[in-house]
Amino acid sequence: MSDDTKPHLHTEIFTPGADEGDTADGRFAKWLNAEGIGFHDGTFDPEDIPRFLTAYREDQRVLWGVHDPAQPAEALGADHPVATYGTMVHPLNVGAGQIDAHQITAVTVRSSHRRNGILRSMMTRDLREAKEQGRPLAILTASEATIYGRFGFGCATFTQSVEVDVRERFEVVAPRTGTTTLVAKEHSVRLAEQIFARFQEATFGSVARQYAYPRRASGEWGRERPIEDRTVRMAVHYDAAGTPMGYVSYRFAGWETTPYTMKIVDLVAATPSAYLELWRYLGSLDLVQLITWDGARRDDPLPWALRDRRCYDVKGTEDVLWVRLLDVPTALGSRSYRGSGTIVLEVVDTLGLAGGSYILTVVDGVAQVEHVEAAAAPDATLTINALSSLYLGGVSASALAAAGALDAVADDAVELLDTLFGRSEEPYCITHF
Ligand SMILES: CC(=O)SCCNC(=O)CCNC(=O)[C@H](O)C(C)(C)COP(=O)(O)OP(=O)(O)OC[C@H]1O[C@@H](n2cnc3c(N)ncnc32)[C@H](O)[C@@H]1OP(=O)(O)O
Repeated sequence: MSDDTKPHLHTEIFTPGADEGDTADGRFAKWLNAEGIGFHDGTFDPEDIPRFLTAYREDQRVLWGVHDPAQPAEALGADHPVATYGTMVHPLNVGAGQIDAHQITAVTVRSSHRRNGILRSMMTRDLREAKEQGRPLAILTASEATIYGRFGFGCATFTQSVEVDVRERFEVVAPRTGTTTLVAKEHSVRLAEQIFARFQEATFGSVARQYAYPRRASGEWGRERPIEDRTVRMAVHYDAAGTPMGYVSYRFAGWETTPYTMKIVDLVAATPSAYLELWRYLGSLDLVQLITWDGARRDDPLPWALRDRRCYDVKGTEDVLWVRLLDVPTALGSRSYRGSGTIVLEVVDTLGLAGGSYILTVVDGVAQVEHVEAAAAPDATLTINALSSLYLGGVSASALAAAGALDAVADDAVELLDTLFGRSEEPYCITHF
């Protein structure tokens, strides 16, 4: 901005570098506090700004602030953004490899300025520029499910909130492997980084994590502030060869909470056996009756490994990644598939970024994609949102067709899409941003 409809607003876009100021009245602190207004956070402690700045630099975030100089004298000054927007790039595991995903985060518009098209203006510009820069897709995690469909995003991965009763009846019956033990604080960040890297390599749908994650997992940073949280402990699982393959960090809910509850802060397992061993460990914590976690797979193997599967209670399902394909041939061509087949897709994109007809040819799981000017007879027609939801296999083509979000012209189109895009495991992302 500025544009014709909002000529008095201007947008500043900056990447905090080595010379960015870290004082409470500096540009970065004002941007951070403007974002905090949107998410109802308190004003950040000036002491914390340098650590947040380090994190944002390491993440190589690009920060947008929209400024309005025409404000009443008593309002926050024009150097405090009325809207924020942030981007960064991290790899997304799509099976055949990792592709650079354009991440969108920190989207806020102050109440005094909402519903004037500020978000629309930032997002349409950003998506267009991301496409021009060659990003195959954009991703975000959404505060509300009603905002981003209009920009071509589709909900793509999910997690479950679970409560596990770990009293006497809890027992993991799978054979025991390796060892699991508490680790000393000084090793936790490095171990969390190492283990997550193994998990990222092995997990379809996962996005690499930003700087703050291993610090929060280790307790070096707290939930709210980048200062030590002494209530967090971390246990690591080492496989039979002594390689760290999983960690769980956790915090006790306090003696006033009954049943006595341990909350999982973060659990990352690079292999199924590391996952079960971490649960065996959690089940061995004395004086604890319940474990709570909001990051379980929807297709969690844990209940199948328990003597009493009714120890495991699903409390809810949350959407995590929303995907928006920007370059259909590159995005589809980078993913691995099941089986073989050819299908012509007609993709409708109201933003004009990725629409058109595409021929997807898969041979033994490897795809080639061709953008064709006009396909005489598409096998299926769908919006860019529906294709973006289908992309990671978190929803089936059958479900989309039944919901009216995919129009199959050819008889076997839905079955073929189910075969090609389907996966034996759900996509799984435990990175929020
Ligand atoms: C990736 C992330 O960061 S998720 C976090 C999103 N941010 C938040 O939830 C913080 C609180 N909310 C806000 O700051 C603002 O309300 C925002 C950012 C969600 C919307 O900003 P605005 O500038 O008001 O949006 P804008 O005026 O550009 O609206 C564009 C369209 O989205 C619609 N829209 C905007 N917000 C919402 C919403 N919360 N729910 C449903 N529709 C919405 C508008 O009605 C408009 O629709 P139209 O295209 O049919 O006309």
